[in-house]
Amino acid sequence: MHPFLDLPMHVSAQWRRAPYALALLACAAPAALIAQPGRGGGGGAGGAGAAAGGASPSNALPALPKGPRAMMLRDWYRVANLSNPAVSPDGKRIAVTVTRAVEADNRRHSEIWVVNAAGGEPQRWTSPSTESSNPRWSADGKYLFFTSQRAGGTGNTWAIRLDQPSGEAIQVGDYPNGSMPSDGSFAVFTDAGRPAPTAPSPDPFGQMQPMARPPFEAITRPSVSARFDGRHVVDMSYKVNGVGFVPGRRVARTWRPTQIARQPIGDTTKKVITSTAYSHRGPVVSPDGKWIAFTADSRLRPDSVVDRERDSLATLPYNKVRDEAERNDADIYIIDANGGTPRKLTDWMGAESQITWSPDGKQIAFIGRPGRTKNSNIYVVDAAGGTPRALLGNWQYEPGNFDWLPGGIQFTAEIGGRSAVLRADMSGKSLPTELVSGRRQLRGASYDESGKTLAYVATSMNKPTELFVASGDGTGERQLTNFNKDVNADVVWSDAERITYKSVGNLEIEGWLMKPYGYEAGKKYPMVIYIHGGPHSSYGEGWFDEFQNLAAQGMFVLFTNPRGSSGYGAPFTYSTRGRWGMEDYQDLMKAVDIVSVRADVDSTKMGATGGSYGGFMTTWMATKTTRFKAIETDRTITDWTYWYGSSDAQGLTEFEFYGKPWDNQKLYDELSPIRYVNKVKTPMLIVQSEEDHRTPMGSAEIWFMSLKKQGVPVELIRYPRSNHDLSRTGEPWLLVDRLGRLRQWFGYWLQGVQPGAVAN
Ligand SMILES: CSCC[C@H](NC(C)=O)C(=O)N[C@@H](C)C(=O)N[C@@H](CO)C(=O)O
Repeated sequence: MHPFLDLPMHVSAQWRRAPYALALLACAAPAALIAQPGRGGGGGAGGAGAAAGGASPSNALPALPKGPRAMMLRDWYRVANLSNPAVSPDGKRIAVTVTRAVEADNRRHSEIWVVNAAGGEPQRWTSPSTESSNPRWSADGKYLFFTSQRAGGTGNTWAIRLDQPSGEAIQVGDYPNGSMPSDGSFAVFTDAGRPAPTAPSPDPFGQMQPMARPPFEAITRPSVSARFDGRHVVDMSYKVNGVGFVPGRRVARTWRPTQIARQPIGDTTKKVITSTAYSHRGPVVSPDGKWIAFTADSRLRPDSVVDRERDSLATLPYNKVRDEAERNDADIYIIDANGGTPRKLTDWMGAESQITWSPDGKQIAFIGRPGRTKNSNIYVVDAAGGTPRALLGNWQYEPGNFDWLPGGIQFTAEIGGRSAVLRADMSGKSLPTELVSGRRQLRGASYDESGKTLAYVATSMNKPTELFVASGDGTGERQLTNFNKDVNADVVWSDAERITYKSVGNLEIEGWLMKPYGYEAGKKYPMVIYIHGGPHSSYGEGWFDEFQNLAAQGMFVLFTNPRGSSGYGAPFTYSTRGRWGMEDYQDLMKAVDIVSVRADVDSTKMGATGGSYGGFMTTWMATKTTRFKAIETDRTITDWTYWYGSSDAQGLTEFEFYGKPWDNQKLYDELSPIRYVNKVKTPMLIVQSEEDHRTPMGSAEIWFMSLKKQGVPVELIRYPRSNHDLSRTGEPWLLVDRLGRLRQWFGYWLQGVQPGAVAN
């Protein structure tokens, strides 16, 4: 998992950026309406046109013209995003989260909708007056659980009762969330244990705001506590992108290793079955309910020992032998489902996740990554122990989530810029077979209990997300929803042509060229290249607001996955270590070379844009070439030493640049665009969020000042109340404003559109 974003590292840049895909802006609306199927106004007909909460975009601004026409900025508010599909155990119904923007309120809104797998109108199951997401059915079919912060409960798990007339959503104490045996009689889960009792002591700083209080072992104190409202920092992790500033510890460090707990279904009594100094992770119970498999430290050392070792290693200078050696931090263990001494399943070098029992309970499968820069694979091992065998052989790609169905193992995977549902060859002798594929991206494959019904959310270049259903083997696919019907009818979304080309070292690179809206053969159009961040993420075959935005402005949009991108196997992903801005830059420029000689591309009117690592790359490009007539750099990085000291993503450059700045200062300097800023001639728009703790403001500020002092046209847009994810989860009005700035900047420099003349 991504250490900061709670997302797999390989998640594509587009899905990270899709307007509603990640965190939701909290909506504080009271839970006034009873959540019942089909109730709550709006909706119907696939929900198209259902403005959440009764608000309408027309409250604030004139109505949008009917289409077919190019995307206008305010069309962004009309696009629904579907996520987290869940098939009911009997395969009859599918629940899905539907998220929309509420333009008038400058917020997003999420609801659970349910549709019959056989087809028909989707129905809204949760209240439009409160936020609900992430539906999951109970194994016995009695409840539909979902996540909600609604008032009047504890925790954020709520349920709709299905086996008797339902009313408002309720909280259920006797149906714990966890791994269950086949008979569904109990659930196992991790328990964080109780905090150690602390003796109440008078706190002289109790009245201060948390960040201002002196942390544990701080040497300095406020002279008058009522007069200091700053931030007192002692610990390294004092700020986190998307969270903000984090107060330091006020007491000595303690450890609460996670234990395994079990609870009968229909009972509220929880029994903690372990009591160890080490943590148990991801416990899963065997189908017969007799055993629990989990991961833990490979030597079952106390958490305190593991943490102290990691912390002291982190203070040491880079050492090739130590830091490049393969590690075995965790292993899989099996324990009696009533507790006892765990048995190590296998001494397997690397990291294990997604432990899954075979339906007959005789084997265990897991995703294993043998080393940080090695491909992950699906491994199977006898529950009695032995050597795990890989199912995917030397397959180039890496598995995402998998399910062990009655018929075998099926999984999702990124295959370059597209994604697919595949079946593994259980003998491991043949490569996996694609069951659901095509030029598109699929998310959230969900099966019924029998494995005969499969649902997923899919999108392609010119089609926003909708819900699909198929047989378990991928045949007989049907689209079940049409939430985007109205916006799709008005807006002509642009499609993109897929290209592949050979770059440095004969490496094949995948890319796409999106046509401008209103394209006419025989004419020439400007072109803008988009560069994704990470660098270990990717662009792909899905609808993306940013590309549509510039294509609607009448430009070609070029986007590629240079080496360093995810989705092409770990060797491709990590081939840029220590070489950022070298071959990856050439991969990007090669695509520009290829496209710029097309008769329909105006090679004198080309631009570039990108965010984060893509922001670094755009400033790097500005120091290397004058081919681009305008550049936009977003949440940028211009100085790696500054970035290292100011970002919450500690560890990225320590790994990628082989150590800390003082271990490898030459590399940090040589790869920093600021060292060459005197070469920049290209007009640049800089977009930066004021609360971005991933790529903080300093990089943008020094770039702005340096260009200003050299007379290079530059504008800096600073967005308030925004973090690193403004372009994907930011406040809707600010997010759309940013899209407008991109249109205007490239419109002015590439199309000669005068300030203020770009349509909204
Ligand atoms: C071990 S820290 C990982 C850092 C992280 N990488 C990824 C794959 O997200 C990251 O935040 N890198 C930024 C410099 C970056 O380029 N972020 C991208 C991708 O999230 C962005 O578009 O913001």
